[in-house]
Amino acid sequence: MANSISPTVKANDGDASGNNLTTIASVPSKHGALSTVISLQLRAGEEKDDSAVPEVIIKEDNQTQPSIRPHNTSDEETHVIISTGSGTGKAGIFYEKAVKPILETLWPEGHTNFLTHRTESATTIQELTNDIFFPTASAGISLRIVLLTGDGGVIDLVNGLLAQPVSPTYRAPTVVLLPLGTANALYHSINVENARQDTWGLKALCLNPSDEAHRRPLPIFTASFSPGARLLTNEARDEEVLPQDPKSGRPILHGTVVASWAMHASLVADSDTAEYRKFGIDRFKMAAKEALYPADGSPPHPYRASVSVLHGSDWQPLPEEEHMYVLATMVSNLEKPFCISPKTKPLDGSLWLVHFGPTSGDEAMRVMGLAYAGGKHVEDPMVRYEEVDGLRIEFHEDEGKWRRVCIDGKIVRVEEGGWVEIRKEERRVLDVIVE
Ligand SMILES: Nc1ncnc2c1ncn2[C@@H]1O[C@H](COP(=O)(O)OP(=O)(O)OP(=O)(O)O)[C@@H](O)[C@H]1O
Repeated sequence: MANSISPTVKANDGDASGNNLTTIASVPSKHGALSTVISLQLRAGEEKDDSAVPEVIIKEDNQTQPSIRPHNTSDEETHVIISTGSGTGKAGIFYEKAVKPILETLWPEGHTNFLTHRTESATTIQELTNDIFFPTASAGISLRIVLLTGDGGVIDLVNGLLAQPVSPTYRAPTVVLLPLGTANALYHSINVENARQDTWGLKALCLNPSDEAHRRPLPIFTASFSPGARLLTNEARDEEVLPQDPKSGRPILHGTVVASWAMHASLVADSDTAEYRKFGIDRFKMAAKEALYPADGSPPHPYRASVSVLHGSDWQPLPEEEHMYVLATMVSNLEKPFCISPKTKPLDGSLWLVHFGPTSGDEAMRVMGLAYAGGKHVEDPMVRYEEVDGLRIEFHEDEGKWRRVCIDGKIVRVEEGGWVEIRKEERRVLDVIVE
């Protein structure tokens, strides 16, 4: 009930110097003017630079009617998570320069009760979820979590919330996604239709989380593995046991973005090092080149497995026993310009398979390059693109590096002769605030 009127947005006003100005909200002024207007400004020339953080401009205004009327206190218990290890490490600055002034303007008194957490390790979000978020949501308390992370923050939250049996009083927390990771697939896929006026999720921050019109359930899938599967951590130097499904006892991991094996999983795994991370989003392309053009001049590896897809309750085997690209996704865009599944609509809960068999490095580059042209790869005769209800891979590889599976950026190595099965998850654990 905090905000009673939907915001009106004057997008991309621009000013005399060519700077790009987007108004995201206006609230009743506390200083005698008609309203206080919150805008984002990108300097001229920075619109196409995804790493350029917009400046938040807060101004008194006598011409603009308030678009929202926040209560003095927020009705939700609000937590802000600043993931210091995400992307190129901008979450802290983004919080200070953009998020904090907006929260102070919207809730001049209430914001002092908001709890801010800075990640100190790769397990901080899991610990917060176990210790605070799950018990609070289970008690039926409204919870808003503002995430300054990449996709990894969401997967940690989802896995933590699904780790324990849900109580009848469970109330799905709402999450505000602020894209501070590298690829930010979920954020870009949710906002694919308003990409021209990118607000870094700050418009969603101003919306009322208890207004059903602005919250959507987050679609989730579950990956179940054969017993020897292990999560690779610390640049694959360590391995960890996965959480277990309480019913089947199988290792499981939940995701919201992508489950993949073969070329996609290998390049995500190979590029997840501190050295590669310095290159931001380019790390994926760099690792792809290394995988597709091995130094000894040999062709790219043909990945061996039996792959089946689920339609309704029928598993249908694919005819090929060798593969290059095997990927199931619940989002349209794996990066802002990389449209992996053009038929996926934001948060529609569909799961799509993208598949092709062994080919040369040049052909693989050509086909995946078409994904940067609005998803045209799915029209290529080489590519199998179909909606599925599940995906199962039974691995026939001797070497562990060819048995690496990617679940939303996390890497799981399956044992020799092992398997992975992906299915849509029905439970509603988290809602996303959408603009
Ligand atoms: N202080 C920290 N020390 C160690 N690890 C951290 C710390 N803060 C965050 N991490 C870890 O860094 C990773 C960041 O993942 P996240 O997905 O948020 O960003 P990203 O990988 O850059 O973006 P994307 O997944 O969108 O490409 C997570 O695994 C998280 O647990």
